[in-house]
Amino acid sequence: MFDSILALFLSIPVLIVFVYTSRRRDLDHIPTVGYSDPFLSWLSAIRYIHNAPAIISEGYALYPKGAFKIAMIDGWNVILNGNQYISDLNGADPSILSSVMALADMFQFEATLGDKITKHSHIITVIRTSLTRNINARFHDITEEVVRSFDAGIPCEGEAWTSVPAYQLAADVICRVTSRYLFDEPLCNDPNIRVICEQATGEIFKGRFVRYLPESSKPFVARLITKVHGLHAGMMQCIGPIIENRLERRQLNGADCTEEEPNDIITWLIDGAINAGQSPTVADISTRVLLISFTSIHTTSAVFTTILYQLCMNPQDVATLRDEVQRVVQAENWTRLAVTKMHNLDSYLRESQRLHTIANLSVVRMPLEEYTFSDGLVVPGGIILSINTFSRHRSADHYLSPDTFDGFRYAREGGQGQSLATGPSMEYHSFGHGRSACPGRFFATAEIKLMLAHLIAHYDFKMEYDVYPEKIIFEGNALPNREAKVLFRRRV
Ligand code: HEM
Repeated sequence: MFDSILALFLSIPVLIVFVYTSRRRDLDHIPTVGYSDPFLSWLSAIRYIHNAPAIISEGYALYPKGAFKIAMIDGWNVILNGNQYISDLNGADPSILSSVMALADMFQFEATLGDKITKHSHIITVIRTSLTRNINARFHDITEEVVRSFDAGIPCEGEAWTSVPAYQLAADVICRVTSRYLFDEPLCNDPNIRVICEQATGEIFKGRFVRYLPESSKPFVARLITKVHGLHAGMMQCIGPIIENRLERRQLNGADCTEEEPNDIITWLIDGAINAGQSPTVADISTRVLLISFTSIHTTSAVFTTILYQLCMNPQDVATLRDEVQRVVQAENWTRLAVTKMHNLDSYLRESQRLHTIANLSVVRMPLEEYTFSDGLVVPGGIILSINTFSRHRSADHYLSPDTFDGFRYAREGGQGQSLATGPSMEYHSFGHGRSACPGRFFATAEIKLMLAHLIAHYDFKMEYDVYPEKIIFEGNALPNREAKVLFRRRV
């Protein structure tokens, strides 16, 4: 008994020292929304987990052109409101304001995916070049897989309505379509690959909780609470022999054989590594495939689901979009050009990404050294910065009737001068901004628009209950409800 009281008594100073030293003080010059006292800031940090929109709206109302900070469990997040910050981030050198290091730090990649992924980030070049440039060439495959996957996911009988959990449908279809694009047949039909790709997001995301912990425990805890290492081993088993085979062929035939190589992610990543002066290995390519799955599958599924819910709430918009899809497909068939010409649909996607953006805080950066913004604001290296996307997307300074969902807000006759869903701008940050804007956005929007066009052309759909399903708020993320069901009926 006495021992326990003594231990408690002795642990109090340790706790006080921990609390006071765990929040850095070199951000004291930036105003705080919530408590700034190291002790009380923990209350704000807990509130932030499920109430970020209210907190960051308060910060925007108080400092519309300035910056403020909020407490997270594991440190401060500096949030930028004003236009000048967007211009500064746009012009900043990624080796000073780093998006890769911010992402790696937030999800503790070193403990899950290893440190090579940040040391050699040629994966971004591969996504920007080979992965994006092949969308036209592989569009037929994607279209075939969209049709096949929706047929499997929506088991309609006659004219009866079929009820389907919308998010799961989106994730299944996107996982199949993305796997088809990345691996092509027959590899994409390997169910192990699909399961690994789908699980990668959730498992890598758990790294967010590893960040809460002391440094020395991270590698051990990451193995304990995430399945990333197991998924990596599984991916190596699935694609390892193919990678080895291709590397051997290259060794024998040199660069001469590259023309005959399959047009898939394995070839693109091998080329990407060689072009960056690296030696491609089975382990490294498997890690990068997991990272692509992390960045692509559930982001795209979430965005698709938010639009599907919105369309269910606005049947009159579906009628307008159906006219467009039928007119364009009649002229261009189911091609990439057709999807590009669906200007109303593109506007709908951009508007949905404005009001239902899945990242209320985006353009996340880590200064690798002290950085001074153009208004004189100085931030130290190693912190997390982000843009207040939630508030900027709802600001009357940027939009007329900002709280109204207007799906055709950006649509222009023939698409002339239209602001596109893929185009970051001063008032639209759903794909980030500047040199580190999402490199996968052209593939993601092509995939989402094709899937929506297919549904609009071939199905009637409505919500099970006539309300927009409540979102899941976790820190800066606003994800679509995962339980809500949509009813589908095949059109005759
Ligand atoms: C609709 C789906 C998607 C959304 C909403 C989305 C959103 C974003 C956002 C907001 C960023 C941060 C950009 C910035 O900080 O400026 C980002 C970065 C990134 N995205 Fe996407 N993304 C999507 C799909 C994809 C896909 C399909 C891929 C890969 C094929 C991908 C790969 C990446 C990568 C690698 C980065 C890091 C870029 C860097 O740090 O330089 N994303 N994405």
